[in-house]
Amino acid sequence: MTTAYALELTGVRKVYGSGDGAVTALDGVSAGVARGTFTAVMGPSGSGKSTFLHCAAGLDRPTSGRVLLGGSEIGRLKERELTELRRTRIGFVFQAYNLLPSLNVLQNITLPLRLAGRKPDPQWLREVVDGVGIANRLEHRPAELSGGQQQRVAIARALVTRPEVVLADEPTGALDTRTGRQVLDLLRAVVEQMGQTVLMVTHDPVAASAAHGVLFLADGKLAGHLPHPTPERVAERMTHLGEW
Ligand SMILES: Nc1ncnc2c1ncn2[C@@H]1O[C@H](COP(=O)(O)OP(=O)(O)OP(=O)(O)O)[C@@H](O)[C@H]1O
Repeated sequence: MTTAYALELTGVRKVYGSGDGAVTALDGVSAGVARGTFTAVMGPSGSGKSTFLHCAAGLDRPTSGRVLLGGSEIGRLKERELTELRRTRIGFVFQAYNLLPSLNVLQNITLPLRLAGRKPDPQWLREVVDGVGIANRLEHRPAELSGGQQQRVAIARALVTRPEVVLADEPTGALDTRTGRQVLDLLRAVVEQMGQTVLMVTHDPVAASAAHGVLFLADGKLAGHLPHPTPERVAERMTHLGEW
């Protein structure tokens, strides 16, 4: 089934614990991430950003509500099917890169395919490797690369399966401003030139402004959407939402 949304959350509630200790991390969130867009998620600490990402990735099961990935509901999948879905239909980019130190760059990039028992499509692999600008480092180990280069490798790894969506959790959090900017430009290019879909959680208004639009969360609820964000407008919205 095709849909305009790569990812769609409908009425997603997530309650951790029970009784007096229950915490409502997400309180009926409905949001769609259109295919071929770059979306940032922002909100004060504890507003539910990580929970949103985890529910989107099938790492957390919503207490109620639905999560659709490429039009299929993931809430009903068995654990094994979810693992397979995470391997092949979702790309992950983390703050700490999470590359395997004993594998070289090419092996790191193609690892999700090997885990899924699939062979790389040589043309796509070439496009991904060239796109992230790491073609001359394929034989190197992660420890021989700069932080920015390691994050480029992680982005290539996230793209190698041609996922439905790339989920990025503070992808520039460990990088200096200039390198962070380059990684954000790359994520934008991944969307605009390679036709991929990226959803990024960030605390940084500058990072958020690299996206096409920003979803704001506050107290587990959707608190607005800002198209064509600028750092100033994002920061202003965040100030209205309370403490960062
Ligand atoms: N496993 C858990 N068990 C209990 N409560 C949890 C759990 N995970 C998150 N929470 C609570 O749910 C709420 C939302 O947390 P979440 O981590 O999604 O927020 P966040 O916006 O990502 O915060 P931050 O910006 O500080 O990382 C918080 O009150 C948090 O304490």
